[in-house]
Amino acid sequence: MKVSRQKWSSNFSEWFDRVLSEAEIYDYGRYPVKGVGVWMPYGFKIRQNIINLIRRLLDETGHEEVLFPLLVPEDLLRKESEHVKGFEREVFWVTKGGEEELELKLALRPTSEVAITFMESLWLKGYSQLPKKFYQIVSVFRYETKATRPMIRVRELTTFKEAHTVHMTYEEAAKQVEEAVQIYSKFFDTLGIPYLISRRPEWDKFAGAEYTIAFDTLMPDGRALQIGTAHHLGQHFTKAMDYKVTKADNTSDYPHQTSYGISDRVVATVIALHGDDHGPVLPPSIAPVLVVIIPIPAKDEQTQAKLLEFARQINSTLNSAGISSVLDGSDERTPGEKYYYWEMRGVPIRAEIGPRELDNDTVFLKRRDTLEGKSVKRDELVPAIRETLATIQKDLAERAWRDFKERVKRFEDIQGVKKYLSERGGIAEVPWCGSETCGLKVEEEVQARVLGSPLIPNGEGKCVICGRGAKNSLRVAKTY
Ligand SMILES: Nc1ncnc2c1ncn2[C@@H]1O[C@H](COS(=O)(=O)NC(=O)[C@@H](N)CS)[C@@H](O)[C@H]1O
Ligand SMILES: [Zn+2]
Repeated sequence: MKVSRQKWSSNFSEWFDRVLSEAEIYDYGRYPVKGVGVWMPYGFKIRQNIINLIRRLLDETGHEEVLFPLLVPEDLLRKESEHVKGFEREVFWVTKGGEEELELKLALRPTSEVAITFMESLWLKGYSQLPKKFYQIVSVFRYETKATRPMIRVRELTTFKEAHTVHMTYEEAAKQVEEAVQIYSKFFDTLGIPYLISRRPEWDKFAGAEYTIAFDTLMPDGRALQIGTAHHLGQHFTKAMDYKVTKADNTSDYPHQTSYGISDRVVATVIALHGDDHGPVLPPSIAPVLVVIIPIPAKDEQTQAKLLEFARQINSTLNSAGISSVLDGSDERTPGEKYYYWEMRGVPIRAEIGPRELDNDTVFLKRRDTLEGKSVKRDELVPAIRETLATIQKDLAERAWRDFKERVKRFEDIQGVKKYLSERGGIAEVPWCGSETCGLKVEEEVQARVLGSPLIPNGEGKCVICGRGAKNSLRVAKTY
């Protein structure tokens, strides 16, 4: 098949769908249930590396991994009224067991606050057992009625990392939310994903939370995507479930909680944000294959055999140095077709080995992100590759942050916002008096979503709606 370099269609979702299927990452839309996808082997490895990253960050900060039942009984789910109101329309219910109607409906967990708080009330009775930080990485289910999209808006969130913590005081829980923000910042920084951290507005926080801090990024189509959230839950769930802990002075009180979550969306952004018209460009921090070795065929049999032997040695040198590499020695594809095949899989470095390399005892390295190439002497290969991988990792993050920052713009008037968001997309920041009416008015005027306000208030300027002095700024964007 003639290899043609596809121009990255201006239509991001077309590019994304094509990459997921052509790179055999995720099969979406063919399994006969709406809003679910199948992780294929290569995509599963990418997802696994991302999971291991967040697992490491949580384990090294005193979180303990657990695993809770998928089914949540209706009466338990209904305990926290705001929470159940928030999820009422999104819950999948199991109503039958075999031929029998269940007298108590069971929900497929949309998230696990009530399930975990219920067991905490049996496990953690005294203040000396606190604080506790649990997390699990599971599937959760949400009957999304808005347009579903691969990984971005699915009805089965297969990569849902939810952390749940318990504390004696409000302040301690607030500190935990800050730790969660630090952990997520490190996580996204390691993936080279840029983000804006905002406190969600009162009218759009997690159902049952005191407040919500969210991480938003921008997808190539200029729409914002919420990629992580941390919630201070106060005593909402512990009061709703009458869960008290005895304190040092023998009185008892309802503990304070937090929860923070990320999902399959993280995988989507890693693939989408560093991509180009040849496909994804995976950051070395989570790429399943870091180097692909491609032999360039020689004319005569003898040189060809020597060349393959050389390639095999290079492959084992890299793998024994802990650099995951693959030798594509297959002969059903020309080198050009192999280039396309592995670029579509976002492999950070390609190592070409032809007759010239054989003669000079060198390897030709080509970067996936900049397409720059250089010859490296065989005995300097491992340090050269390590250094190139580190440079690619840094450059990917810098490029993504630069693109992101230039799309977050401040406006002093609502017309400017309207124009900006309808033309290019991006995130607009405007001065705001702090009133909900003006906040909702902004959403209505520009037909976009308020993401919230910076954690450190910025009180410059005049409210774009009522003209009063600003108390803080509001960020607005078209969102997924
Ligand atoms: N339908 C969906 N498909 C993919 N990801 C989703 C979907 N709904 C939410 N998410 C992601 O899941 C994250 C956590 O979800 S949440 O509702 O905001 N928060 C919780 O469920 C809390 N219990 C923290 S674990 C969100 O920040 C968002 O990135
Ligand atoms: Zn106002």
